[in-house]
Amino acid sequence: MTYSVKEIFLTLQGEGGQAGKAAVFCRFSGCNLWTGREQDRAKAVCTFCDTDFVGTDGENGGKFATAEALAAAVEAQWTGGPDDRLVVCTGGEPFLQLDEAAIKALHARGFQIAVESNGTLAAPAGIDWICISPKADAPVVQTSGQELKLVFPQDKAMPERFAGLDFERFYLQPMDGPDRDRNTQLAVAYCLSHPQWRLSVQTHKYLGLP
Ligand SMILES: C[S@@+](CC[C@H](N)C(=O)[O-])C[C@H]1O[C@@H](n2cnc3c(N)ncnc32)[C@H](O)[C@@H]1O
Ligand SMILES: Nc1nc2[nH]cc(C(=O)O)c2c(=O)[nH]1
Ligand code: SF4
Ligand SMILES: [Mg+2]
Repeated sequence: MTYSVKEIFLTLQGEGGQAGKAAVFCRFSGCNLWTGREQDRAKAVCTFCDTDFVGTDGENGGKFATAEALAAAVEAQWTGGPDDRLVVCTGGEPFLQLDEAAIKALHARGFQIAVESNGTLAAPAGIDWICISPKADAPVVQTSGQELKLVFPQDKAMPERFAGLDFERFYLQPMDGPDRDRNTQLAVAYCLSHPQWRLSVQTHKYLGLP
């Protein structure tokens, strides 16, 4: 299959339980909860997205005809050695495109594979680190993984709704936008009184990293 990728870049994972870890980010184009066009945002299922995932025109983006070509483009960004390799597959919605062939090709090049997904599609087998970030108006199909990372606050998606799912860790990530500081304080307060939940700060945004 052909993979449409917005951008591929090396940075530190900024969020969640692997924050601070060097990783190649592979941002797949397209999402099932928003077209990515500003004129469609208000009527989208997911309205608060902080990301441009439209097209293939970003850094090292493009259409990759094979899983091998995609894995080679990911590996080309890695500046470390053969150990501790990590790729974070995100988007857009990575489960629209990430398949067994891509997983096999990335593993063959020594990468541990993490994903950032909205949870509306089932994960293919073989992923090493599944992060699911539910959206209020979208049913969660992928109900297990390493971390559940809820953007907070969302009307109709209170943490209680997800606290019983089969994840190793539970994070609240303050919704970025005009109310980020207030949302951060609300998330801190919730974590203090509900210690199952940890705060996930988007550290890359404070550090000026991509
Ligand atoms: C851009 S999404 C791509 C992956 C997938 N579509 C998803 O939603 O999980 C990557 C991460 O950023 C989070 N995110 C998106 N917009 C955000 C915002 N305005 N504030 C905080 N986190 C946000 C998502 O919830 C998700 O955890
Ligand atoms: N540094 C960095 N960490 C991230 N963690 C999740 C991200 C995403 O957009 O999926 C992201 C991102 O865009 N940049
Ligand atoms: S589901 Fe993820 S990529 Fe899609 S619009 Fe929402 S935050 Fe953005
Ligand atoms: Mg991001």
